[in-house]
Amino acid sequence: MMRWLTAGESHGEALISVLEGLPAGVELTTTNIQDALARRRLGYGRGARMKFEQDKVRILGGFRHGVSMGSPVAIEVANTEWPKWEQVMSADPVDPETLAGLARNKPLTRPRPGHADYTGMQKYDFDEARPVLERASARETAARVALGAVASAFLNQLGITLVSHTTAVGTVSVPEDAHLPLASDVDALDADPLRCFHAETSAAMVAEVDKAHKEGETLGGVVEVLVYGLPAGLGSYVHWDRRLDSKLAGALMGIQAIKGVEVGDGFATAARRGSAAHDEIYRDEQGRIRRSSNRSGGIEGGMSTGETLRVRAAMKPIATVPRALATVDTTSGEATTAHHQRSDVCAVPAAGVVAEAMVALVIADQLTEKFGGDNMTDLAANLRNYLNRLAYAESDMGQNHESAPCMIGPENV
Ligand SMILES: Cc1cc2nc3c(=O)[nH]c(=O)nc-3n(C[C@H](O)[C@H](O)[C@H](O)COP(=O)(O)O)c2cc1C
Ligand SMILES: C=C(O[C@@H]1CC(C(=O)O)=C[C@@H](OP(=O)(O)O)[C@H]1O)C(=O)O
Repeated sequence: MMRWLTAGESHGEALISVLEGLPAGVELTTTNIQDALARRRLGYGRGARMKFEQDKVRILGGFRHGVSMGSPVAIEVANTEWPKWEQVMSADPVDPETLAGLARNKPLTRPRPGHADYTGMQKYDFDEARPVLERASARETAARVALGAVASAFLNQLGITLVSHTTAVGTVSVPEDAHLPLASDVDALDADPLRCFHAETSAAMVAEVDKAHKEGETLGGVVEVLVYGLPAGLGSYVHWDRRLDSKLAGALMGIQAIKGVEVGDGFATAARRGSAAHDEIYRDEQGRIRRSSNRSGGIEGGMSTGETLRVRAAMKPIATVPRALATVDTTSGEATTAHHQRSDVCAVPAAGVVAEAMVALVIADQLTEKFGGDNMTDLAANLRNYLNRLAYAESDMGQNHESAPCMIGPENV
């Protein structure tokens, strides 16, 4: 079982991520995490902060000489903007006169619609939105992507690969029959302005972002995460909270601004007739049991089927709209417009990278639950044994054997 937590504020000194339950024997370096964070900063439509800020990574625990030790992993992602915010965000008290003279410390009393600002002020008893937005900000997703890089390294070692891509920005979406990217297409995707795998659509998305920017607007969209090489049987049908689809939906909905999740064909399935909604089962020439389509997105009965896992997340448009939305000044009670300094026009490509990280964490957790979480040697052997049993059962079908033998026993290790 894996658990993960993050801490830190958007303009604080650093974000901290902790991952518990990573087996010993996972190979990873600081550069791997740094590369994953660089991917999150990509994407056409991101704001000024992405250009001047860097993510500075330090692995503080859990790894020795590039290999995990089975102990909790701790990662620091430093905010390079910190010097500008040191007094405004200081954990210790700061001289009130100094604070009063800082423009950056001006109380934020014009809460932004679509953000946590106002409800957060009510809930935590603040008279301005700064303490709310500092943690509600999607800056925190950097800490999750750092953890996702660790989970991905673990999965890659077991032959499981992930890729994410943008399928819609505003009203522009990739055609239904467009090819899905493979994990090996990741460099091409990262080189695309919108991390879209369909060149023509990507160009239309760029135009859509430019148009929105010119009109003082913002955009949302849809991202898709694909996982290749998953074994069948992760998750379970026995309880609601053990279902793989429920875990993935929770993890994806937990990303700031995500308002909908689809597994496989998702909402489109609801409009189909039963005969066109499911994936028929057949036996291929090698005697393996397969599905003739993958409308389910590789999950049936809350369990992975062994086909490609496919999940989507819908992101709402960025809430800090330059053409500022109506709000109320919470000091005067007067009608006004929401505060706005800078913001992304569209952060959909970044949300794809974050979604990929969340899916990697959920899959990694489920693998350790099913195959053991102490070390990679045992886990890989358990996985191999399980896959051998499934393969043997399929090859043995129709041969009148009652059950498949254990393939890794004392006699054949
Ligand atoms: C990668 C990423 C970047 C974001 N950048 C911004 C931004 O620059 N400005 C903004 O207003 N919202 C941005 N958001 C969205 C807000 O964080 C989000 O709308 C806000 O937390 C409220 O959404 P919620 O109601 O889903 O929590 C971003 C979200 C993500 C995932
Ligand atoms: C800093 C990041 O994203 C931030 C997410 C965000 C928000 O409201 O969610 C608002 C913006 O921050 P600021 O208000 O300081 O300009 C984004 O830049 C990041 O992704 O690293």
